[in-house]
Amino acid sequence: MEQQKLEQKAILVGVNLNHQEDFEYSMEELANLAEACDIEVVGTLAQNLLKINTSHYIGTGKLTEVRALLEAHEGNLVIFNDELSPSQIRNLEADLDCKVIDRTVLILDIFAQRAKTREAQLQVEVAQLKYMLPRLVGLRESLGRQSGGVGTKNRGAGETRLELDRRRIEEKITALSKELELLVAHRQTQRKQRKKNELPVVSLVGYTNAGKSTIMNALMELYNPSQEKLVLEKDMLFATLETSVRSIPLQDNKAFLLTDTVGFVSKLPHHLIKAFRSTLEEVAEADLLIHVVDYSNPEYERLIDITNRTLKEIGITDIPTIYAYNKSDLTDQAIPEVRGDIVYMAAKPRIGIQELVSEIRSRIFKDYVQCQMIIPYDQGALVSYFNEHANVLETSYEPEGTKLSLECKLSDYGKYKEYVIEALK
Ligand SMILES: Nc1nc2c(ncn2[C@@H]2O[C@H](COP(=O)(O)OP(=O)(O)OP(=O)(O)O)[C@@H](O)[C@H]2O)c(=O)[nH]1
Ligand SMILES: [Mg+2]
Repeated sequence: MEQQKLEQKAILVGVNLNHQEDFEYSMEELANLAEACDIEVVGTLAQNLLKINTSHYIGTGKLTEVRALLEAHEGNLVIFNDELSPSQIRNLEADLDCKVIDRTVLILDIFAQRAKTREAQLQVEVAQLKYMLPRLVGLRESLGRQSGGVGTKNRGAGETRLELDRRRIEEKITALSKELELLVAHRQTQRKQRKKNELPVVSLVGYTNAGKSTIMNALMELYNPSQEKLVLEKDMLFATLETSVRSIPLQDNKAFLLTDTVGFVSKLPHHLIKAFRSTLEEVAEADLLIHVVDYSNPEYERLIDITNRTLKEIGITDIPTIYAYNKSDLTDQAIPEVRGDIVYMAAKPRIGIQELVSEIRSRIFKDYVQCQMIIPYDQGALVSYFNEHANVLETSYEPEGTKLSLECKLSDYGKYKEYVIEALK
């Protein structure tokens, strides 16, 4: 199997439709995706078009060039930069006499290789089957062509077979989706419970391989080392496919939940985004996003755009955001440095972690107030509550009750206003 994979030699083909300015980068990205699938890229072809060629996606002249490149490099695979229609794949494979896949298949393959949890596996499989379903027609026609039959009888047999395959796949999608729903329901319950704790949620988002998981681990190391719950950080595309939530307890009884999740890439397949909706819901409910950027990548601004576009696509538009310009150790930028919403840092050598946390703090603990309260002695439970959930600066015992100088959530301040004797801030 592995042997077979290593022998894949591919020509990449892209169409720059209406002069998209991020076209060059998307081809580079396609090469990285191919590499992540152990495919050797032996040639690249691009074509500027104002309109896609409906039957073959590219023009006839380009098709000849692809054929020549395949021959020259003994290629056995052609990868298109966009999702192809079933008939385009069929026509291309017939004319090039070679396997043709698109960007979507590549991304789905990588996801399938990386999926470790049952939830991620189910999500990827559902997306793969949904991609396959409309493409079964092509399968039937190529079968028909192979057997050389064009008679009604043959076609009838093909159709029955197609219907059977289709039904089988639809049934499988239904069964897998059901299993997935159960898992998702379980996670939603967990999320609701967490919500009850009213801890603010901070989500790491960003382009794949930017260093999200490394930042998560750096924060765990600093604030929650007792829990051996580090996440996988690795130099590869889509190392993380599942959402992990960790509690980050700070010194003054404040805490937040930190979420690490799947990274983005441009043109993430639609089915995949849909299948991963439940995973991304965690991000949608965050109080603050940390947009992690690989600042050592000369194209980092493009990567920011891609992430923002993907966030928009999944309906996330108005969550306050801090930018973590990570991997700054590989640049000339002095670190650590904070400029507005940007923290220049390097998670791997642990530079700028404190600065990042202090930016997080100033945003998620905005609604904290300092005050003094006197809590009657028959309300002992409330004193314990504040000792656990607020930053108690001083405690003394007065005839009327326990006197606390504390910093607490605005909501708690409102709730227990009757005990407040002095609001400081
Ligand atoms: N030089 C340098 N490398 C870093 C830094 N932060 C992370 N890395 C490396 O970058 C690679 C990717 O890091 P991850 O934390 O796995 O990235 P991610 O954003 O979680 O990636 P995905 O889960 O694949 O989306 C790893 O090899 C890290 O060691 C940094 O500040 N400097
Ligand atoms: Mg990761």
